[in-house]
Amino acid sequence: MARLGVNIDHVATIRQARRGREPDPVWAAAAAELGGADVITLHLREDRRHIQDRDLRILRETVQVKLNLEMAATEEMVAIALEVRPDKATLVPERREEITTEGGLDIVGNRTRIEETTKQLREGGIEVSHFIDPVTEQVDASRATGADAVELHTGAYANAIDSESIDKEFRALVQAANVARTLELTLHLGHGLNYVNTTRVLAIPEIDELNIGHSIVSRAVFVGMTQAVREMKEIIVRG
Ligand SMILES: CC(=O)[C@@H](O)[C@H](O)COP(=O)(O)O
Ligand SMILES: NCC(=O)COP(=O)(O)O
Repeated sequence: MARLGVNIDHVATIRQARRGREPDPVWAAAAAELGGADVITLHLREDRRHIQDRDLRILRETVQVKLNLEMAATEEMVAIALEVRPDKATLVPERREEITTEGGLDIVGNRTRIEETTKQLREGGIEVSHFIDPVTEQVDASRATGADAVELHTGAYANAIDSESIDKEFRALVQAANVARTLELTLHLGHGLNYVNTTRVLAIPEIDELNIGHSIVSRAVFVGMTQAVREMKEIIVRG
């Protein structure tokens, strides 16, 4: 059964709306764990639009499950990761102007930098995942640059409107997952998954982890974080 990584970024988005102290992502992580989160995921962006350095440092001390740091492949973020030592690091692309992560990391076009970053993190005892589009060439390049895992970007599938497009994007995920499995990469999926579109994704064999954030935080606004996570876990358990 797939593990559930709960991304708490957007708890911090609400806090940053007033640049205040609440809601605290540290509280959110504990509540998510009480609901059954297997991993706590957070994205320390270069522009610090939501998660702050303080959040990461405290969460390293308080999180009882695995801690997954999403980060750009930059010297600044590598230094922070090697100091804080999350259990996992997921290399993601960043563009200041983006509203949210738009596409996967282009491993093929940035092999040297990604390989070096991946090596540095792994030598620091951190498991490395690459957040990539569900494209065979990117999966191959992730394996070739030393990744332990790939996280297939499910945004195109999640944002598809008509059934034909949804089916097309789903097939791309299935194909990329098959390549990842053949290359013995640990398989994660994430971005835009919610309480409606997750069930179909679970039909993909041997998914190790789903990373879900915005939808869980959105539901938590109404039912609380523990209950929102519990409801997503129930979906995963039902399969
Ligand atoms: C990589 C990914 O899809 C998300 O986990 C990422 O965190 C999105 O960035 P925002 O959280 O800033 O939307
Ligand atoms: N890497 C995907 C993630 O952590 C959560 O993405 P989203 O559910 O907030 O879109």
